[in-house]
Amino acid sequence: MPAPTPVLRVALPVPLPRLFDYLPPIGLATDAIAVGQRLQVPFGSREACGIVIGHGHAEPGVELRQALALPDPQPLLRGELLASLQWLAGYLHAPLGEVLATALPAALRRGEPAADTTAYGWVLTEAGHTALPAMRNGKPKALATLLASVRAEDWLDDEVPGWRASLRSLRERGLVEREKAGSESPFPRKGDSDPAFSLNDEQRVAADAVRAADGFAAFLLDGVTGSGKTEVYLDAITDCLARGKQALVLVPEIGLTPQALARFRKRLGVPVHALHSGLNDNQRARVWLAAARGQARVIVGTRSAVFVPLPDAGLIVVDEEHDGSYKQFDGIRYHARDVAIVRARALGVPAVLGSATPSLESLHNAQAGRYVHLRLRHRAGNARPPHVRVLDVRKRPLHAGLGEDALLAIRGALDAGGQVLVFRNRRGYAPVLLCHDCGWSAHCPRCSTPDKPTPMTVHAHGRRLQCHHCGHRRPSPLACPDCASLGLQPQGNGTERIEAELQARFADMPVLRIDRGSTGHRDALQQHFDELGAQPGILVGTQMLAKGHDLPNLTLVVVVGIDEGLFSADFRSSEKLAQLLVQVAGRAGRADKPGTVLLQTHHPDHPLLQILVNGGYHAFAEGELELRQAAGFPPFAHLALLRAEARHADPPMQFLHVAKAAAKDFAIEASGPLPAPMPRRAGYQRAQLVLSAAQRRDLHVALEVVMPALYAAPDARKVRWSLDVDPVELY
Ligand SMILES: Nc1ncnc2c1ncn2[C@@H]1O[C@H](COP(=O)(O)OP(=O)(O)OP(=O)(O)O)[C@@H](O)[C@H]1O
Ligand SMILES: [Zn+2]
Repeated sequence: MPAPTPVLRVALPVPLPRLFDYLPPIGLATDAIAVGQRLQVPFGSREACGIVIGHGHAEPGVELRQALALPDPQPLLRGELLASLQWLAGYLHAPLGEVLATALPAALRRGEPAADTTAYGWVLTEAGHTALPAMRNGKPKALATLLASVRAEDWLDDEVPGWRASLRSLRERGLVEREKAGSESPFPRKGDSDPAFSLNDEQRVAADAVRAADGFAAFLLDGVTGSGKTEVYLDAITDCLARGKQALVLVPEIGLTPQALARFRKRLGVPVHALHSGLNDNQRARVWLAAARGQARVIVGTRSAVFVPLPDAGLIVVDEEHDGSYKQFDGIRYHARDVAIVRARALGVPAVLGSATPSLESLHNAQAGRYVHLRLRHRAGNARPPHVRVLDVRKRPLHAGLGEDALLAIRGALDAGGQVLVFRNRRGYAPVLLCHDCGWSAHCPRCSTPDKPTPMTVHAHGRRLQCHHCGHRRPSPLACPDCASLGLQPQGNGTERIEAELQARFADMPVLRIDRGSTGHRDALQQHFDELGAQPGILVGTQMLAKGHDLPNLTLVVVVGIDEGLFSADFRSSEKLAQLLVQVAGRAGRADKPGTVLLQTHHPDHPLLQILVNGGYHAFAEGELELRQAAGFPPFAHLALLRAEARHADPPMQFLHVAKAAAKDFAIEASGPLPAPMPRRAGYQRAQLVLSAAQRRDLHVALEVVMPALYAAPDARKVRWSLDVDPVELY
């Protein structure tokens, strides 16, 4: 019998829960190729880039294909990161190849070569030092002055606009030379540091606890808005750098503004590598690789940055750990906060989760002793907690949703030289377009909920309609399609309409609207803030405005139109609303001037508002945890949500029945299959099955059996389906 053929086991980014065997590329032996290396292979009629996971022997009778190329001399994924990703694939019951592809930056995932990431700097030559005193004033001289000591190119990119043009003339005269940074000694960012605050007592206790951690420990830094959590992170990062280690900081999508980055850069004195959706693929790949090579010492990034390699790891921070943007909502549905904890444990380093409104999961973990609970109960510096008042607007006249008390308060705050934030979590001009004569209203032709069709939101001052569920758009009709009346009226208020109302009433003041419609990307948000500066003015916006921002002159926050949120059905909706309200309230009075928060409502006695106003977030959270426990919801139960959709309603239901049948012998509960809370979206009929277990282990034991049954189900190809482990929302 001939000896079995050695093969490479490869994970490919395809939605199949298996590895694929390949022969090595021509001229290479299997054992010359290491686990974690990328491998370019033929797959069907196309090419794919996979990751080698192991070595094995060909199974008899299986036709083998030869790999095409080995893009890198070294493994790209290795050690802890590869092991954590393998664990994650198991936990999410997702194909390993897809998980690995999610972790890699797009350029590397596509098989592009791994770029050089050596950092360079510029410094004066001997001749430069000699020439400097006699140089004429101007940009080249200013640059030459800076280059008296070496400056990194990335520092110059950040701090000296147009430096490359000035450099050219210095270089032609032989006054400067380029220098390479060693991987262990990145160029210091001297001369631009901000002095640290001296930490207050609460901050000191928290910072010392983190510094004292020896190996893995998870900390919940539970500090009220404006308590100076960032200072505690900075202290921990400084300590981590002093020990020669790398630090990873995760921030919410909207939190990574140039302002926030500048704060880190100024304080840490080393290059801070940002990783977010505003970068192009090449930039993202370079940061990832610089981390892998130990050149990047501090990485600050959004969700997917949780997958950067950390060969010298020392610390992982998750800021605003409750934030919804940490959960990926399609493809590989990971939660970056949870992955951060898993990695910190595997790396043997401390993890710090910070928030003023911790998720109930994290609070529960702290109460159970799994996380060290660090509290900051007071605002830092001279700032006092904002004064919160509920405004009952029943039977009161409203102007674009604003009551007269609120308008008076806005006028008062502006007259006193302060800034005002008007918060309304609804984009567009109005949520509904209604015919005043016959009752017709505009709804989306592609979406619906059980009791009614989905209204389309009015945009562009009434000229356009848009569905916020599927994105469908069309011009507003000029007359009612049912009765031909011209009496079409926008009903209710979105941020656009509130902006228009405030512009009319406060014509002498800047009124800036901040929502996804007006502010597509992070720099635009910062530009809005810069435009306003410290002068009096009004910001109108959605939840984009709610968190993380530090506007010292903001003295009044008005919250309008929260009432629909009070009666939402999802088990997490109260938690999310409470977090949103506390975060948005926390924007007021963050510096020396006191802040006021007005909550306008038709339900002043609603228990959620009462407990938040009188007891604060922690009182709310305690009550909510009791409700969750009584109802058997997370964090007291563990859920997995199977979703399926198709053009017709039957195949998704049949498919989910297969799952339910496969799950029946296990210690888990299956609810459904049922039509999804929004049973039709973008023309697809949607159904879901919720699997729930009191013990996490039981859920996973069941999924081990359910998932193979689903891949094998005859209906699997007729539906689009997905599994969401630890779903954040049940729709
Ligand atoms: N020890 C300190 N002394 C004086 N001022 C401080 C101190 N620590 C922080 N501050 C200031 O207090 C303000 C709030 O700090 P920071 O933004 O870190 O708060 P936070 O806890 O992250 O708040 P939030 O959760 O609301 O975003 C900042 O302007 C910061 O400069
Ligand atoms: Zn729609």
